[in-house]
Amino acid sequence: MGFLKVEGLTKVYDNGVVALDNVSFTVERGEFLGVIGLSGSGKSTLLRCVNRLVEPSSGRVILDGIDVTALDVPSLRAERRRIGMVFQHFNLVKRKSVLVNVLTGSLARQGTIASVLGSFSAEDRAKAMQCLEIVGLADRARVRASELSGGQQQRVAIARSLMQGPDLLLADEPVASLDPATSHSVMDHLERANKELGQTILCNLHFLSLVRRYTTRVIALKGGELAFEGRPEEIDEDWFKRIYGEQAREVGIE
Ligand SMILES: Nc1ncnc2c1ncn2[C@@H]1O[C@H](COP(=O)(O)OP(=O)(O)OP(=O)(O)O)[C@@H](O)[C@H]1O
Repeated sequence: MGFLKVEGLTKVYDNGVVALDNVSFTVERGEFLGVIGLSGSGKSTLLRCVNRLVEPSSGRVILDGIDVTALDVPSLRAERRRIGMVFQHFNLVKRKSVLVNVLTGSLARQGTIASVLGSFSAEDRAKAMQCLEIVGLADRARVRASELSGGQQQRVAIARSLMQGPDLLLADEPVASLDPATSHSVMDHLERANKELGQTILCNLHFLSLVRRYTTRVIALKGGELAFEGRPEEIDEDWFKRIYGEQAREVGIE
């Protein structure tokens, strides 16, 4: 049991900041796990340790029985093909077209180096167009990524992740810079990836209303330590204050 097992994960940055302190939790296949906590509580560090964009100082990350923390570089690269990532700042190649950005999701899958459109197969191009249709951006395929709005860019990032077809998707504050309507549209796409494609999702979120609406389970970090683990509806006022502090007030996104 346990598709993703995080065991005693600790990250101490070079400057001495303890960003994660002995964090352990398990995620089952198909869960949509929300990760919450104050700014600086370690949420991004946690997501980045799962695919070793940040190297953990100690502890283990076990994905589907494979100890990710013990892999050498080539094996890690192969394993990362199963792990998608959607970042807060979109992480697109801005001067490339929307379609090419989505196609790079297939590079993660195939491990090939192809930087020009011509080197992608017709099959891949058709699939990339399908992924763009899912996020409602097929008509923008030829436009440069830099010409899209923030919300559209985030949807391109999701299309790229659909193209990759990961087993595990790490979404690091995917709606942090988006308006409420666009936030819901992006979250709806993540929900479909979860429910219809069976992707297991770990998603950092600032708004509890989104956590309640979209996630199946939640963990909270406080000062790098695990402060809560449970269902979204269990986060009552008491828990809210324990996670965010006595002075905190909930602000929503409708
Ligand atoms: N590269 C780094 N070098 C040194 N310290 C870092 C680095 N990255 C993050 N930190 C520190 O580690 C702690 C956790 O940061 P992290 O970005 O994981 O928090 P977060 O919960 O994702 O915050 P936010 O919600 O603001 O994005 C913070 O104190 C931060 O200053």
